[in-house]
Amino acid sequence: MTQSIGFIGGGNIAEAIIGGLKKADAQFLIRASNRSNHERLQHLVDKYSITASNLEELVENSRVLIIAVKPKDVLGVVKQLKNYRLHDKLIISVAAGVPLKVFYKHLPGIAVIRAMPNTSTAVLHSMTGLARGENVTEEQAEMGGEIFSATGKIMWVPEEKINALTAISGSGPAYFYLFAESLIKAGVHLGLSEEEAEILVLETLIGAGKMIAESDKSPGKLREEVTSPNGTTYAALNVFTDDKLEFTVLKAAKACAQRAEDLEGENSD
Ligand SMILES: NC(=O)C1=CN([C@@H]2O[C@H](COP(=O)(O)OP(=O)(O)OC[C@H]3O[C@@H](n4cnc5c(N)ncnc54)[C@H](OP(=O)(O)O)[C@@H]3O)[C@@H](O)[C@H]2O)C=CC1
Ligand SMILES: O=C(O)[C@@H]1CCC=N1
Repeated sequence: MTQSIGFIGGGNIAEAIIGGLKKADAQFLIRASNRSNHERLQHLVDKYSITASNLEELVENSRVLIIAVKPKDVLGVVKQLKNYRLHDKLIISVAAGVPLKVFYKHLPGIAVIRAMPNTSTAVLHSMTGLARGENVTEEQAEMGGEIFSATGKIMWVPEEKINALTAISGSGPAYFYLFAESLIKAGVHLGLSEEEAEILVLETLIGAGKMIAESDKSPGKLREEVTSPNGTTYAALNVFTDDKLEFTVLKAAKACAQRAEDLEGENSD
């Protein structure tokens, strides 16, 4: 069945989800609205053959409404949505740091799922966390699951875990991109051209990702297989250990989860 989805907000994550849904096997009828950036909306229309709509038309014609605006803008959108009949709609909020209780307060009785996808929805490899709101029916939960299963894998979690999940998979792609950027710089420092370093790093990252996906070995086992005793990898990994990479990663993940919690404090009215 063709599912009608309306995106409120047409920025980075909306584009990643729309791009993925357009590549997926299932049929989706997609509308999008944003605040004021007409060029941006036109880009989405031209690239993905979706329909640009105002909020009224979008709500009327979409069974699922995906709120994809910055956390600070969610309340404004929710207050606008109060003007519409939403009883047969499923709202999915992808905003970090906006708790379900905000929706319960302003849109009582309405079905809301909190989702935390990542930008790899664009290539159908997102890892999306989903927290089910109290008014969501079985059918609506399935519908929400199907949308994000079309663009990768999903994990249902209780809302209390969504900030931890954000710190791992929601923000996670950026950690790997940063590591790739650092390794490219290191390659240049060692005498490779930027182009050479980029090809070497990106292919290595893609290869390591495929090994993790396709072999039945853990990351730890795969690491051991690269590391000869007292060899070259061993020399490099010792530096990561001495410089406490594990501790740095933990500190970063904690900072991310804490920022999500702080946002919840700022966006709870
Ligand atoms: N980027 C990511 O990797 C992820 C982001 N998220 C969450 O998704 C949300 C959006 O992030 P992102 O896409 O990066 O942000 P962007 O800044 O790229 O996009 C925000 C969009 O919201 C629109 N907007 C703002 N106010 C309104 C409004 N009142 N009505 C309609 N549209 C509005 C903006 O329109 P205009 O340009 O016209 O102002 C813009 O299109 C955030 O809450 C974030 O936490 C979740 C997972 C991953
Ligand atoms: O950085 C952010 O706040 C958003 C949420 C998860 C990924 N990006």
